[in-house]
Amino acid sequence: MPNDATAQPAALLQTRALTKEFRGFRALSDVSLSVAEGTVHALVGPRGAGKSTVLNLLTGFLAPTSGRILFRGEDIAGWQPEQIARLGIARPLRITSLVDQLGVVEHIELALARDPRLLLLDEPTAGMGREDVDRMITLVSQAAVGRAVVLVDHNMRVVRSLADTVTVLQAGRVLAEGSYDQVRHDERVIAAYLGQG
Ligand SMILES: Nc1ncnc2c1ncn2[C@@H]1O[C@H](COP(=O)(O)OP(=O)(O)OP(=O)(O)O)[C@@H](O)[C@H]1O
Repeated sequence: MPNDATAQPAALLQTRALTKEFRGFRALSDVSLSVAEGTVHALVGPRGAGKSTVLNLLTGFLAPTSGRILFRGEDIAGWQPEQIARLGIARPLRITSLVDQLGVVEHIELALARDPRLLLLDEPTAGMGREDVDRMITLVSQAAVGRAVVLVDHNMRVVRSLADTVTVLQAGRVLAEGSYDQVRHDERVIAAYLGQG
């Protein structure tokens, strides 16, 4: 197919019908995501929606019950965490140190992978004050350049500032996907959050 100016950037990571059951309980059902290089892809949703389960499947900490995880086109579903880390999928353990003077890349080199291509950030701004949140937003946007970031964060200011794409999960399923402005006006999304009380 010929390239044109409207072509989507290449997907670094895709999941296809990703499903995870815990002793018969379906925590995740048929979740298909596409994360393009150079972008921040946020996963949001009410408590128990399955966000952490997605991250745990992407790192290999959990194995999927079914479905595929394609990283640069290679199916890595069920791979061991060390193999996945060697591919350049990094989930920094101490997110707060991202804010330190070391900077994102050096910190991640210390933690995990020499040349991380995909960063998985699980609530990087949890417990932070406004100034540190602002610094984190800057660092994450810098870190996404030439890589990709999957971000879980309950702070909607962070999601709005950073996310190129937002996927809303509810009860293990994709409820909505689009830009922040698209999903925030989606009636199903509003209802899902209201239902949380
Ligand atoms: N190891 C496990 N064994 C059994 N059930 C689990 C396990 N891990 C997660 N679950 C269940 O799977 C569902 C999704 O959980 P998950 O932690 O992925 O949600 P989440 O969206 O990250 O929630 P939160 O915003 O509260 O962190 C929940 O119902 C949770 O209780």
